[in-house]
Amino acid sequence: MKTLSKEKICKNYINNEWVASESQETIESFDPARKGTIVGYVQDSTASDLDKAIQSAHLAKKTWRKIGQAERGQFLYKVANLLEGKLDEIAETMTREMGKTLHESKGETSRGIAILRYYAGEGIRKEGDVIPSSDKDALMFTKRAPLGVVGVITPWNFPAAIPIWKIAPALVYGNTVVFKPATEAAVTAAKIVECFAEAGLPDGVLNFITGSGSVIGQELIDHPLLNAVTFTGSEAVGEGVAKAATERGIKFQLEMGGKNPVIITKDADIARAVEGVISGAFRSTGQKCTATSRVIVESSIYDAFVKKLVEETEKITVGNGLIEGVWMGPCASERQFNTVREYIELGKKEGAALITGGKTITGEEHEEGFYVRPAIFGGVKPDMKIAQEEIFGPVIALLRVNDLEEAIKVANDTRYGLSASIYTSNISAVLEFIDEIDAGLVRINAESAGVELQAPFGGMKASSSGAREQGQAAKEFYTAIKTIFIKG
Ligand SMILES: NC(=O)C1=CN([C@@H]2O[C@H](COP(=O)(O)OP(=O)(O)OC[C@H]3O[C@@H](n4cnc5c(N)ncnc54)[C@H](OP(=O)(O)O)[C@@H]3O)[C@@H](O)[C@H]2O)C=CC1
Ligand SMILES: O=C(O)CCC(=O)C(=O)O
Repeated sequence: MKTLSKEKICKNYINNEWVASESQETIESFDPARKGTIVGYVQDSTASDLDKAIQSAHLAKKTWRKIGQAERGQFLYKVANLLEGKLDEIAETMTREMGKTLHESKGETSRGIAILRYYAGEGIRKEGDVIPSSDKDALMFTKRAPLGVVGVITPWNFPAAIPIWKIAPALVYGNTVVFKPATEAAVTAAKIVECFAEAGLPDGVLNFITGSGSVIGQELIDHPLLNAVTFTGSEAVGEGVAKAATERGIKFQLEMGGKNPVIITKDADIARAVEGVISGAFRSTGQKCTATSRVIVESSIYDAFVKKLVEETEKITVGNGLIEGVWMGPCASERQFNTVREYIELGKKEGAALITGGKTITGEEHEEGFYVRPAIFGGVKPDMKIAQEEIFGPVIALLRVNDLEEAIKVANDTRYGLSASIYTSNISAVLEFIDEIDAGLVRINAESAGVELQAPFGGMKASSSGAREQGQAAKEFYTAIKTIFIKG
């Protein structure tokens, strides 16, 4: 039976109007904690809706560019204030739509506000440099120019932070945007777009369109009026985005998977390492591209570390993220839930030992949700699939090694390179790790997840296209440099 609770029909936002899709069809968004409950409906858009969104962003390009960076920054301050006023409502919607705990949702929404204020501040920061010319009578300088219409395609795991860390810099540097959120978190995304709409952006500057990724997302990346695309999500879709963008010669940015390692050396503070591993692996139900998924432990402390890790993991409370005291919410969807369960079965078949967790939770309040106990596999070999493939769920693979050299070799033995961490008290180990690890985020005595909005974010190898997001790095992606030479 489907229960409709606090349902909302979200429309597309095109050329500053909330409009229904031409299809007259909507898609339901379900609560993963209570699978019969619909959180809201979003538009099942068509290629023609998408075309209108892009045309409107295209028409708005010149006006928005000419408004100037300082005024564009002022709009973002307004959006930040509006979002702050709706923090509780948006956080609750996020928890109901994709399952992370209310505490996590509030933290993420607050982060969105801070990101908006950071990029609002860019409004009055420099947009170029003066460079001495070899001609003493000339003035030479650089000026940043926007790219034009940017397509923003986002996943469901950070429904506020990821859209905002893409849209805010795109806008402040003078681009117009067509935003296509993940269908599984599109009701939350609509609420974020409402804040941009209420801030009074000029017509067509930000357009929001929902619908199937394979239809709307694909049309977006293939549209001839698109000037750049930024994407976070799976590797399979990311490859398609890169291919389409390369064929048309437009700029693209991809953030994809991770299989993030944490190394624990023999002199590490075990209690601290356990705390960091649990938070990195199981917060957000392990559904972060920066989540800890491989823990590589030096042999001499392996048993002591695992004992403490298992003890602490077994204390984790799993349930509906709206309930106070629940530490870990459900998997975000039935599809994620099934993927996690399949990997747990695969791990057992591959010969790893399931030390704790991995079981579906049933009974009473858990009956209706996609709940699984956080799982730890011991005896994992580097070439097993559970040590190589991104699971995107609350599953740790433990690998035992003899020394730091072997630990780094095992850590690098994956196609991914997003985040990596080491717990150690040995400064030489720290220096060695910084130099030798293949990862975009290198963390010492800190969990693998933990992204700061003012610093570059992105990975190596198959994790990313290389163009970093956030902080000042965003400017590199969302602008092109003009070198100007003036002679009187
Ligand atoms: N790096 C990360 O942060 C993330 C990684 N993942 C990984 O990906 C796996 C699958 O998750 P999933 O949500 O399916 O990720 P996807 O890559 O399918 O979805 C990400 C975004 O891309 C859209 N999309 C889907 N197909 C296309 C297409 N052909 N062209 C353009 N856009 C498209 C989706 O729309 P729609 O939602 O409508 O399908 C969504 O907005 C996870 O299990 C995880 O391993 C997932 C999310 C985030
Ligand atoms: O760890 C974070 O805060 C962000 C991670 C991320 O970008 C992702 O999971 O997609």
